[in-house]
Amino acid sequence: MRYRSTRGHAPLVSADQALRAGVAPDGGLYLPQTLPQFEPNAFAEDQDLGALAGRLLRPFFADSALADSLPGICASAFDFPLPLVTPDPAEPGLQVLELFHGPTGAFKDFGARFLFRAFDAIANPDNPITVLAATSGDTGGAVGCAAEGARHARAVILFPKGRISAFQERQLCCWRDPVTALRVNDDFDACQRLVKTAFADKALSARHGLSSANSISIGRLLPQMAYWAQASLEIFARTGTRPGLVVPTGNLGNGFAALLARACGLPIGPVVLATNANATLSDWHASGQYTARQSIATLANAMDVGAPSNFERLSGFGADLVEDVVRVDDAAIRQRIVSTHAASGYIACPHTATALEAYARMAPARRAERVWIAAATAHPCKFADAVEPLIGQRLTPPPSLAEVLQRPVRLTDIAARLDELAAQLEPGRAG
Ligand SMILES: N[C@@H](CCOP(=O)(O)O)C(=O)O
Repeated sequence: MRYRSTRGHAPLVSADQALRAGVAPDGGLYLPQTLPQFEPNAFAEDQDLGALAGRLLRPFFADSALADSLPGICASAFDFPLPLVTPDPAEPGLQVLELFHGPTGAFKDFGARFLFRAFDAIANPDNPITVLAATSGDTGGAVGCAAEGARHARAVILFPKGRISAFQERQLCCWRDPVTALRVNDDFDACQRLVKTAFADKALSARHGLSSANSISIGRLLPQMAYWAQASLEIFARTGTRPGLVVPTGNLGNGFAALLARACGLPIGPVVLATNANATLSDWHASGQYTARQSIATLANAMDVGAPSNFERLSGFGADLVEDVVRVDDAAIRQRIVSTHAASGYIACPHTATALEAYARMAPARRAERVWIAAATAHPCKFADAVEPLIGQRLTPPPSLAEVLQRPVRLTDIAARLDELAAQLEPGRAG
């Protein structure tokens, strides 16, 4: 399999080169040159998500150094539960795919765990990788956790000061070597721009072997197709109809992974994106005009993105593939957390609540056409400060989240400037 840049001014590369580089040399994002096609029954023998992921990803890594180790990487990366639950028995057509049972309580665990196992397999001590990850809350925790103890890749995590929950900040800053947390005195988009500026600096990039663990890396998106595949196959087998998906959306990686899985033949119906008050995608869908803008802070902070990276992939791939974009402001997020809990006892994080609200706003006839799967992208305990007062109940964190609070915190403050980031990458500073 070869990978091409969305901008078309970079050579085709192998999977390993695409993973190592993170972004293409022309500043574009990598996409597979062709897409394999699967029949739903191709996965009939797969017993679990790891086995399904190994089969799904095989063609994407056919000529890669990972080819032989792929099944093992998938089995160990995806060794946690992936429940598809019915939050309200009175509404069986709504299923929630809980993507937050990994070690850091967010869907980012799937991609981050895959990617760091892959980095350790394709890098070596003479050619190590420095992974830069910009985070608005959840990616950084997953990357730090996946990178802790990595042999040939270190992680440098950039997060926006004052824009994430107290728990998220602890979770970003609690990992041991080779992980470094940098608190940037700006918003998420500034962190993301800074990372992209670092990639564009050829000398800096070559000196440190820079790569990405954000969804700009195709190595983050490909493994994320696996859970969409598993859930849609389950509903298709049960109902004979392709389920619709409702995907909470910030940088558009999760939504794009769903579209990619559908383009590979997985039985996925319409894809609806749910955003918070950040209106870049909803305005684009309504008007056809894409205008990136400054992000605004919301309760669903991991989705506080004003310039979604994967729009670049989506626009070339077929923007009309998105059925709808539903914008949900903080008041509606709060209400949805309250009403969901009151109706069924189900506890949603603010991001998950955007998807539940988008589903609730669909016309009844459209809801009734098929089963809809809403993604639950983060554990509500990560947002206990917001959720507990709304439901009038204390949340009990699972052990892996509780453990974060016992760990020492390490972080460095920087301004959103390349020279400050570059200084942190020097030996003896980061990792
Ligand atoms: N939602 C993110 C922002 C970065 O998104 P990514 O999917 O491109 O890593 C976060 O939680 O940090």
